[in-house]
Amino acid sequence: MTASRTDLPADATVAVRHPDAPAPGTVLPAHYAHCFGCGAAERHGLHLAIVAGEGVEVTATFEVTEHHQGAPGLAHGGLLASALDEILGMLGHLTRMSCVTARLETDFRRPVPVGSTLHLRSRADGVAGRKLYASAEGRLGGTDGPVAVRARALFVQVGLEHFAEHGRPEDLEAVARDPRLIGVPDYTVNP
Ligand SMILES: CCCCCCCCCCCCCCCC(=O)SCCNC(=O)CCNC(=O)[C@H](O)C(C)(C)COP(=O)(O)OP(=O)(O)OC[C@H]1O[C@@H](n2cnc3c(N)ncnc32)[C@H](O)[C@@H]1OP(=O)(O)O
Repeated sequence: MTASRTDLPADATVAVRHPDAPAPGTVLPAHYAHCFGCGAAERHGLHLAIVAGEGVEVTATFEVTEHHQGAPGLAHGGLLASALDEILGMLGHLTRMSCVTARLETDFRRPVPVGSTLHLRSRADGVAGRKLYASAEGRLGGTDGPVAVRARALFVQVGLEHFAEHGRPEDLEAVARDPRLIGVPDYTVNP
């Protein structure tokens, strides 16, 4: 079988939880108030409340509503991938790496009906230089329920300049006026 671009490379090391990472059980702050995945200020967002687990692992629950449909009464696959992307990206809170998604591979195993609760979990699988390898799953109805969606991802660590260079100026200016819009510590500057 051909190796996937999200397979752990031979030189990968175990991802380490930062000593200042929030304690297990802590609801992690949104990394950006207008983030579609976790931001409270984003009216149309998923509003995921993501909780730090043990090691480098986080969890969340996602209530699937009529606003998330792709087919009648069923969740849209791209939206489910967004929820997985978000919970994977939040692992950076625990490693203190500010990472962006470079690759996201998603398997859709079961349809997800409107009205269901997806129990999301992600974990870091390893680190190689700037690359963080991680995986996630969403289970229907409970933490032991059947797997409906699963993902493997590669995140790449970036500096603040990534956001400063590429972000829309008016949104960057809003952050400069109100730094509380960003909910992550300054770990890209002071790792
Ligand atoms: C002022 C405001 C502050 C705000 C503070 C907020 C902080 C907290 C933000 C958290 C946010 C999370 C939110 C949820 C997660 C998103 O949704 S993030 C948004 C979606 N993702 C993106 O927009 C990323 C777009 N892509 C890029 O910008 C660039 O391609 C990347 C990913 C930064 C990589 O570019 P690069 O830095 O030039 O690095 P590059 O040398 O190309 O690649 C580095 C390594 O990764 C490998 N690689 C890169 N892409 C791939 C790929 N697709 N497949 C396989 N390998 C790859 C390369 O082969 C290379 O490997 P090595 O040679 O080191 O072995």
